Amino acid sequence: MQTNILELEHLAKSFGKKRVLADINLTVIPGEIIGLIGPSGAGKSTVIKIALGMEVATNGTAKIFQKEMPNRQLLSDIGYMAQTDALYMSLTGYENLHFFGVMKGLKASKLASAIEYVAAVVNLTADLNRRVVEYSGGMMRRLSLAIALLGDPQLLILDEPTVGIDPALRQQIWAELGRIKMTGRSILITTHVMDEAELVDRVALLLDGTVMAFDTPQKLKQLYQVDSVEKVFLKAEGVETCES
Ligand SMILES: Nc1ncnc2c1ncn2[C@@H]1O[C@H](COP(=O)(O)OP(=O)(O)OP(=O)(O)O)[C@@H](O)[C@H]1O
Repeated sequence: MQTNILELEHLAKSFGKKRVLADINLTVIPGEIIGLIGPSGAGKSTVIKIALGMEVATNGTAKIFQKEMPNRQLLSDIGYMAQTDALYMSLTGYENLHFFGVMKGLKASKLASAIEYVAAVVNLTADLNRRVVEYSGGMMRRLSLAIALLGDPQLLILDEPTVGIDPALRQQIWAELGRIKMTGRSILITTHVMDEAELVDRVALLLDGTVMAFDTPQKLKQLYQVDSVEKVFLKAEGVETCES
């Protein structure tokens, strides 16, 4: 039987009277990239925060590595990149990476090479000794991604990691995500970039508080009889597309 790295069952969440999530069911298995897509405000970040134990669900359960969340002990094996950067602005990029590496429990003997590796992936090697306050928005996103990658975690949860990142580097980052997946690690990623949704193993389409479709990009395109995930998304939302 396949082990689930992440498993969400019947998640519901309301903020006051506003119901954001009604019934979310989602699994991530080893060695796959899951793309979570949905319109702005659909609740993608809320799903992620509940999965990580940062928000409390109104109903349902979230398990990571088959243990119910929240569970602080698991956090060192999860790389999380939030939508807003949580960086120390007065420190350099290197110092940020060093701090978070120590927090993640990386051994001193491995930390320098780990920092060197993740900095190269996001193309920040030349800027590591500059203070983050001098970074552009895109550079901050890249530093946040590098922090998430530190320590080679079993599970990566990335909330819009490529916002503000130029196309060439975006390609480089997706190549790295592909390599990470090939080592059996799992990735849950939210994105607004529909080209990226074509690159994942399975797409979860979040709409009206539920995962209304969850399958490979290929199968979803067949099901909706369209030729791109973008059109699947539009059709699911009830927007007319050329094929419909
Ligand atoms: N702490 C909170 N208190 C009240 N409402 C919240 C809170 N967090 C999120 N919401 C609301 O829940 C809804 C879903 O928000 P969420 O950030 O999860 O959506 P999203 O799909 O990630 O959106 P986007 O694609 O724009 O990032 C929104 O209407 C938002 O205003």
